[in-house]
Amino acid sequence: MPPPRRPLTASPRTAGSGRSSGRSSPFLSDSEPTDSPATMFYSTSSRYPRAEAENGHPGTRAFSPSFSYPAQDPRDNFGPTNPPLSPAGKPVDAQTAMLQVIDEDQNFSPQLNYYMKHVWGLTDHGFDYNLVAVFGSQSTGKSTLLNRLFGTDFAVMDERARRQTTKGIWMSQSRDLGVLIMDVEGTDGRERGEDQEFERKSALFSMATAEVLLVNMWENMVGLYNGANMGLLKTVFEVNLQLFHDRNSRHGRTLLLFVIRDHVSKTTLDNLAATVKQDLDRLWSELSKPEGLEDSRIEDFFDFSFVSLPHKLLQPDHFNRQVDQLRLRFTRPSDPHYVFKPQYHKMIPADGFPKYAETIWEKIVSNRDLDLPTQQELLAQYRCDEIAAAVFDAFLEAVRPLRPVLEGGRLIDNLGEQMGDHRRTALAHFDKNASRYHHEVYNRKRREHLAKLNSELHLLFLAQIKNAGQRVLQEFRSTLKRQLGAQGGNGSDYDFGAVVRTATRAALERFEGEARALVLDDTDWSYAQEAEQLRGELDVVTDQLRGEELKKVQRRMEKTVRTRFADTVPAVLNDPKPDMWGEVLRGFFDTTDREERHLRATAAGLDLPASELDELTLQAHQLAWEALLARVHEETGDQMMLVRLRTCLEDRFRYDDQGIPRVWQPSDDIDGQFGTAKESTSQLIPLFSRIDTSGFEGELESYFAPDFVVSETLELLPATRQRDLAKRFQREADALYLEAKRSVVATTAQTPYWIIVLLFVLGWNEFVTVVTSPVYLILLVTFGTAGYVIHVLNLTGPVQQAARIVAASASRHVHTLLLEALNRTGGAEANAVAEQPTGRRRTATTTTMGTGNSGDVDNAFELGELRRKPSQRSISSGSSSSSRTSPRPAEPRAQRNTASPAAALRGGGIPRASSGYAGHVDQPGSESDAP
Ligand SMILES: Nc1nc2c(ncn2[C@@H]2O[C@H](COP(=O)(O)OP(=O)(O)OP(=O)(O)O)[C@@H](O)[C@H]2O)c(=O)[nH]1
Repeated sequence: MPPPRRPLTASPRTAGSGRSSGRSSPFLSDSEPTDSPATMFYSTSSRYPRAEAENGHPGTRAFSPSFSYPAQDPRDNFGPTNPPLSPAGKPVDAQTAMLQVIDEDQNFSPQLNYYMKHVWGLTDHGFDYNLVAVFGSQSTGKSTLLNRLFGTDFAVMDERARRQTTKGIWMSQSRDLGVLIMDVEGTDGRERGEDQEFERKSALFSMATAEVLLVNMWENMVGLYNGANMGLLKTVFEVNLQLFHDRNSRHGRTLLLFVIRDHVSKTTLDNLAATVKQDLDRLWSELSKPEGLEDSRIEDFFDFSFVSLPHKLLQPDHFNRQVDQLRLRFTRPSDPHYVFKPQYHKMIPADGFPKYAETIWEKIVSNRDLDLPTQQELLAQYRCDEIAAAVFDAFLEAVRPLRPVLEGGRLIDNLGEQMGDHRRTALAHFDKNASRYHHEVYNRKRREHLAKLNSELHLLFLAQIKNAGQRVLQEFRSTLKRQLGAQGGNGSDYDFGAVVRTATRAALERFEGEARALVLDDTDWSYAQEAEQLRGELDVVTDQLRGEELKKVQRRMEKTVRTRFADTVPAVLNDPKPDMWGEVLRGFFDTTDREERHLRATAAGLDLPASELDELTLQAHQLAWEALLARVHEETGDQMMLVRLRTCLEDRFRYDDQGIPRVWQPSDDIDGQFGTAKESTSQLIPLFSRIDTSGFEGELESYFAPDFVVSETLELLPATRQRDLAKRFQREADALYLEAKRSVVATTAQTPYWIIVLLFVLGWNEFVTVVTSPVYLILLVTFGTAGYVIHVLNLTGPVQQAARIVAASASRHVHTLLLEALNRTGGAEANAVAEQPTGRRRTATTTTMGTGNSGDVDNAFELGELRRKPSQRSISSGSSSSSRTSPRPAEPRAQRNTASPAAALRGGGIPRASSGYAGHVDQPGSESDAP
């Protein structure tokens, strides 16, 4: 977890500079910040007008309130080092640029971080930098030595003024060495007087940060308590014990390099060093040590090194050579006196040094316990959090483009690798900068950082596997459809279960392969739940496809059943028998059972559970039954039933038992035959009115689902429809009856018997004459033969027709001749005839129709029309002939209407003549009806 962020309010000390790090430090001082704004810190009352004028060092420049300091951004650590610019943006010499880290008023410079990063370019150096601090009495040539030794440009005292030059602590970088030099304000200065507070604080600060302490002293001060900086050294030892409690600390040692200046006496350096060392031991022994360190030795914390330099003014060349020799101790690691040994390094990474130094100084100023290990740990936490936050921001920026792709439902190729790369990069950056800090803290923060990265990547992981699941599902659906289609597609000739199992296994393997490739190391990411969800969705798709397959099977079965019923049902119903429905039902069961076997065989390949298969079978039964019902209803429609009844009636009335068409003779019992045929035919209506399931009740009951009440589907013809059908059948039957009667009339046009007897009596003489006369006999034989031939060839009708036409034509011709004769013989009579031609013609016609052959011709035409259109004839002749026949009494008709259809049919009996033509039928022997 990143440290809680402090509100971005500038501290009083940095407010004047117009910048703030904006980040809280867990080891920042919890005391009130010192009231020393930067404007005061960088006061224009600098004491270095020369240096400022000559070198333009920022530390010697007046602070510009308008300066905007770039916010400290750890991400800059990843980028190239900026060119060395002063905070004002002017180029500076990185080696000679100085910074007053702590001013004479004990304020810490907020610009240390900027100098480290942008001027000295050390931020990325990690531990690859060194820090040397120089201690000593005021005006003992410290700055002179540093400038000569490291190429720095610290201010040197003006001999004419002879006053303190170095105030506070200044910092610069050695030329070409990557070493930071701290020029500490000299001790024993008259400006501070007895106030040794700053001396102690600067000693603490130097001990907490520097690897090497240069202790500058004149040779002639060796052996003197005050002159040899013994007071200063006593302070150094005390604060060392305060800072480093662990004598065995790997990085708690410090090198004290004594530089004995103006070594002009004969006393050897060794003797001088021994003297100094004795004084130091004595100092150490007199110190009151903290608990646990009572028996500690000075060597447990310090290493000592001594060097002497000649008089700079008296022996300048020798001085310079010795300084050059001394320089090797700082520049040449192979030098036996090389000073920058690892055990002296305070192990503060360069990028964390500004924060560390600032915090240390704040602790010192506020007189609080300065536990360096704790401070280092806190610094590590702060810096690790800061580094992690910066790295995480960069990481988010890198992975941000991935999100819209995934949110759009698309898949990202090699996302696992990409995520791994992003995570590796982020960890590498974190490791590079944070691994230098306190190891435990670093490891802990690394774990936190890793968890945070993983958490962010997990969102991508989830989105990707969700999209992968959807894609796999789509492909599964299309693959399955394609394979099922390729293998048949009619739901019967392939193993659906095998196809589905193969496709399901492939889909799950693909999903798991995709998901597995996404799982990063060191994560507990799981896709089991998503895999399970996908499995469920695959099952849903499978069920859908299975349902479609089942529908195919059902449709096929339905089609087969319908086709079969379309053949069998009409065949049975068109030959109605008492066991007609039994035959239909047997056909139904046979067909359905056969289809059920096929259905079960197909369903076995669909991996259908037994319960679902049973349910499906019942549905199939119901579908088959409904197909049967549809066919039966179609067959029992009104028109079909009328046709069927008429056909049955015709079969029974017009054909005899051998199936030979009847030719009705007058002697035949037409009425009886008709009544019997109609009676038996009318019995069909109740037979067709309901499907008779006798003998099949139990079988039918178990054949369908319990909620399907088959008995409610059996009725075909409700009572009203039966009555209506009976009426319509009655009319059909009447027409048939009348047609039969007409055929009898046509075949019974013969001479009455009394006429034959009369002709025989009156024509006996003629008969004898003919028989006895050869001529007549020949004529008789001739005409007899012709008549026989006409009879044999059944040409009686045409001959009669021709004879009638000839007779009619002759008659009209005779009439015309007679009228012409009359017109010629009587003018008045003719005029009278001319005045009433219509009436006369009507009279003549009426007379002719009543007595002559022309009336027979008209009747013949009328009969022909009646034969062709019996129904039209019956309907059209009804009104016109009602005057000629007795209408049927209304009461019996009404009674027929209220009776049952069968009774109506039975009660209707033989149709009575209701037309003029029917009147002829009732009196076939009357003369007026004779053809
Ligand atoms: N006798 C002698 N004088 C020196 C030597 N080095 C420098 N000086 C002179 O000593 C004076 C003080 O020199 P600084 O370098 O300013 O001494 P300092 O210790 O830095 O002075 P503060 O910073 O004020 O403490 C100058 O006048 C130097 O010329 C030396 O080796 N021997």
